[in-house]
Amino acid sequence: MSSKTAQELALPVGVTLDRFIMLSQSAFPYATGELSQLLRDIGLAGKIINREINRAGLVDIAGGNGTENVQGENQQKLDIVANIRFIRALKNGGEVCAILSEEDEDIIHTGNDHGKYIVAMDPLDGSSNIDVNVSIGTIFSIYRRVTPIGSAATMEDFLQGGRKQIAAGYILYGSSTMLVFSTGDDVNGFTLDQSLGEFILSHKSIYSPKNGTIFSVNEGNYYSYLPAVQKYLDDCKRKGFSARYIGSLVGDFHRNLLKGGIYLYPSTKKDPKGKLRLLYECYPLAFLAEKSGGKASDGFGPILDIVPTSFHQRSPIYVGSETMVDEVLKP
Ligand SMILES: O=P(O)(O)OC[C@H]1O[C@](O)(COP(=O)(O)O)[C@@H](O)[C@@H]1O
Ligand SMILES: [Mg+2]
Ligand SMILES: [Mg+2]
Repeated sequence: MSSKTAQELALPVGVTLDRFIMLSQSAFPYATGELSQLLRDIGLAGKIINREINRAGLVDIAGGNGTENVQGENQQKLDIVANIRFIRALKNGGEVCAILSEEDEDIIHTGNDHGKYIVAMDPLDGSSNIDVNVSIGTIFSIYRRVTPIGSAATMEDFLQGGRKQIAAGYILYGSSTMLVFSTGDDVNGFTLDQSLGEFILSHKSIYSPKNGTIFSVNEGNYYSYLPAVQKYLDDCKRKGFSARYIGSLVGDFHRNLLKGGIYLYPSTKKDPKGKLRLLYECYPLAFLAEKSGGKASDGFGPILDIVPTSFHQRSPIYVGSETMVDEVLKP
């Protein structure tokens, strides 16, 4: 959308998401407004899911749903609710022709075949934390479709590769609710003012510290990590770094983005290809990491350079402050 950063556009902290989108778009003469509308639709979906999460314990949407998703994971009721709400908001918005979701095996065609965009999403990230009131999130990745407008989207649209993302972001449902995204330039964060029901620019042009002293990893898997990863973790401890891991990728990523740090989900004996999903977890966060001065690797090269082959493929991931990612990759 905009070829200018929030800084260059002199967009003040405190501006609403709507106004931010409008002003950013005005800096790009050829913008036609569809991506702007799509970002608004995502903001709306975020508010709706935020409301559902806040009252989950009061109404019967806490706990397991008794169903499994394509990954063989037990779906939580809120996984389903978030999935339905997000799909509905994108359908009603009219800009998205198709969606790929962690909770559905195949492409969801929205019926908006004239929509220019496709979205890959993790409707509810950090499912193991849903019922225990720990931060959870939603992750999204946006592409321009490559198949003809008016036709049904196909696999080709979703397997374009991470560098073809035109926007990506997440919504963090934590002590406050935040929407953080980039449309290719800088990364900006908006905090939901619950009383106004508005996302307000609170974190402008976020830049990830080059180095950090926080490492986020499931230490419970320590003995099933490769020796090089074990050595890296031992070094972090010898250096007195802080171990911080809440088990919600969005929450761990967000902390490290602001404070400096690294999140690792390496391959394990149980998940030799890694646990996290390339299209709707690794790619979008790698996009944000790179746009904010950080790095994201699968241990062999940049996450964004991985050529995708299937919708729900997994990848090891090392993401965060540049120096820390370089350190873990050192031979
Ligand atoms: O329990 P583990 O193995 O440490 O895995 C935790 C990781 O898995 C996830 O929960 C996977 O995401 P979902 O909750 O969307 O399936 C991440 O948010 C988190 O970082
Ligand atoms: Mg997830
Ligand atoms: Mg999920």
